[in-house]
Amino acid sequence: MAILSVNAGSSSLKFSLYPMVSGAVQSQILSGLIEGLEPDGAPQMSWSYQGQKEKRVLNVTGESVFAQALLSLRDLLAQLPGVPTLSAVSHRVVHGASVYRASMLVTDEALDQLSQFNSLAPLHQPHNLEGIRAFREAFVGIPQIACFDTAFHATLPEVEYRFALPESLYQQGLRRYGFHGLSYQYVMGALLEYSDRAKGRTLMAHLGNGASLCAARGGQSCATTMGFSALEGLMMGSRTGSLDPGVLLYLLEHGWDHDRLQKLLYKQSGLLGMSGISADMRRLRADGSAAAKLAIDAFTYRVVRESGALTACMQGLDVLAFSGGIGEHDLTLRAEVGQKLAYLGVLIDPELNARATGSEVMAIHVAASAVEVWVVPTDEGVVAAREAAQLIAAL
Ligand SMILES: Nc1ncnc2c1ncn2[C@@H]1O[C@H](COP(=O)(O)OP(=O)(O)O)[C@@H](O)[C@H]1O
Ligand SMILES: CC(=O)OP(=O)(O)O
Ligand SMILES: [Mg+2]
Repeated sequence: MAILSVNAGSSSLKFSLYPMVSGAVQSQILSGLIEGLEPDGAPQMSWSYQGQKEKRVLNVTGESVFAQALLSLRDLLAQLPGVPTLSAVSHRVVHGASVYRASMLVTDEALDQLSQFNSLAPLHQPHNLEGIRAFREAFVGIPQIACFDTAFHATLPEVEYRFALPESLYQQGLRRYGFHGLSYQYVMGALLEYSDRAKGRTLMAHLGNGASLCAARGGQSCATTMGFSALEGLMMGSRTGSLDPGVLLYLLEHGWDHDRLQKLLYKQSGLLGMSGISADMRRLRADGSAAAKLAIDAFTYRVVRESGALTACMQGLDVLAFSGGIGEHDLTLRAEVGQKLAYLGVLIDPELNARATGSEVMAIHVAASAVEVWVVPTDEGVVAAREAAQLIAAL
């Protein structure tokens, strides 16, 4: 038997397959990506199975490209030699709000309730749920499990999760939730395995297309930079991060409507908006223009600034960890953040830093560093698979 983990985004779907032996999740044997599902996109599926990489153009068109693409995935699973039978599909779902604090078997009722959180994460939630609906049709009879990005932050203290808003608005659900929980669960687990000090005050940086920081004490989230939606906190690929709400009032007064503001906040800002070039850190590093440099400097600056804030919440720092596409691969960013956190006792070894390429968990601090610094390649898929394994064992 095996568990398929999926992460459905706006135009792509990432998947990975984990065999199970005696109920325990093993290393993944298949990972892949279906992309180009946006209108006018060029749908294709690429995958790596037992070390072999392949790619297939998907001949899917019309309204239901997503559902059709899933049928291609189902065919692929049937065609590849030695693929175990699926016992569950486990989905990353970005928003569980206050209602869903733990992973769960998806029911019709839950799908309805989860869709009420669509506007809290418009870039993610509708696609996550569309993914679940399509999988339920394409993989009939196989349990579909939802794992929430918000769940890891169920331990946030009230002073952290409450906004300075009237109680009645809090009762309506206006509070901070935190995101990237599957990633933080993975990174925290890895750190606890590798380092005794991770039980203390740990700061995790998930720096990918979306980016956030999480402070954990005793392995539990106690502060995080993302709040009510996936907009708060750090600057991101195309999202603003924290922004003076006065800017929104100003734009509203100047005739901007909801859709235009949403597009600005989620899709036209961040590295892309500031540079006018790209949301991708690799392109900005290669570009070398003043605009690209400013965007990178502002991104780095915000990581440093918020790291200070979260360290203050924990009253000190024992372990710092980098993950996500930028955190795992961009050694210049790690070096600069390290230098600027030297006042906290962070001392990164340049050679170890250069050797950490995101393929394995690695410590990159010098022996004399007061703070341990780690690079942890994150794996949201395996966390979702482990959650599903636990749930189906109890069915
Ligand atoms: N070698 C690299 N150097 C710098 N940045 C990188 C590198 N590889 C990936 N990235 C950054 O990571 C981002 C993707 O991060 P990832 O965590 O994979 O994204 P997602 O949020 O889609 O899961 C890219 O947009 C790019 O900015
Ligand atoms: C919550 C979030 O921002 O997710 P991602 O980084 O996948 O966009
Ligand atoms: Mg991500």
